[in-house]
Amino acid sequence: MTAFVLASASPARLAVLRSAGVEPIVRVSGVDEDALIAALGAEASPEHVVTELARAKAKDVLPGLTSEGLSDFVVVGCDSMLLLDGELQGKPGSVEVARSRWASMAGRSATLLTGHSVLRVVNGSVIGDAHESSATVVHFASPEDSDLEAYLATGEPLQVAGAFTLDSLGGWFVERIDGDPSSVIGIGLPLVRTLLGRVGVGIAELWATSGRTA
Ligand SMILES: Nc1nc2c(ncn2[C@H]2C[C@H](O)[C@@H](COP(=O)(O)OP(=O)(O)OP(=O)(O)O)O2)c(=O)[nH]1
Repeated sequence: MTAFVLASASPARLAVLRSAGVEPIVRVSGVDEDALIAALGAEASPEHVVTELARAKAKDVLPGLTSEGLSDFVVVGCDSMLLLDGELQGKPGSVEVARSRWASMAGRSATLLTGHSVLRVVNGSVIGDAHESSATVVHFASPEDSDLEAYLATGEPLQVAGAFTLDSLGGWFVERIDGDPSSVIGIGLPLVRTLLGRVGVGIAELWATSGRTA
């Protein structure tokens, strides 16, 4: 049976996978995202940046897994950033930055890009890999100042790419999206299904390994 390893500290990605019938093994990568972005250079396309970050995360957790004796598994790494006015934005990290992000995006649209990297490992060797990014256009509402300040005060927008969530408090301020909702949250299920297929893994077998009955 093929095991599913999520190379991410993201509780959102874990929740999406669990809701979709997969109980992953979680391993957190130690990738220096800022250093990798700098190394890719200013010419790198936004899609290439998030995909390379995802690939680096998946690759980073490999050595530990093979030493754990796993014989047949897939590793999935992801990276999400918001593309607004041609600039890729990660997590704001502070109320001030999150407030300025909302000043730019309220009432407008932006694209949430999520890079995905899938590695198939059998008996310690990578026998297949597939990488691709997904793009979802997010149409933002214009929150009332009091609501926005209350949202900022919760701390939620500080720790997520683009300073918003679709599936939590931020959902009150998203009018609609064009594209895959799971990709906005952090891991695009239809794209991961396609990438798993490219490395010879069917998604239903992963439900089986997770012991899902209902
Ligand atoms: N719940 C939720 N989380 C979101 C949403 N949009 C973005 N995020 C989260 C998912 C990720 O945890 C985070 C994006 O940051 P990264 O892609 O760098 O992942 P993160 O640093 O969290 O973990 P990782 O680098 O994968 O170990 O923002 C959303 O709509 N809902």
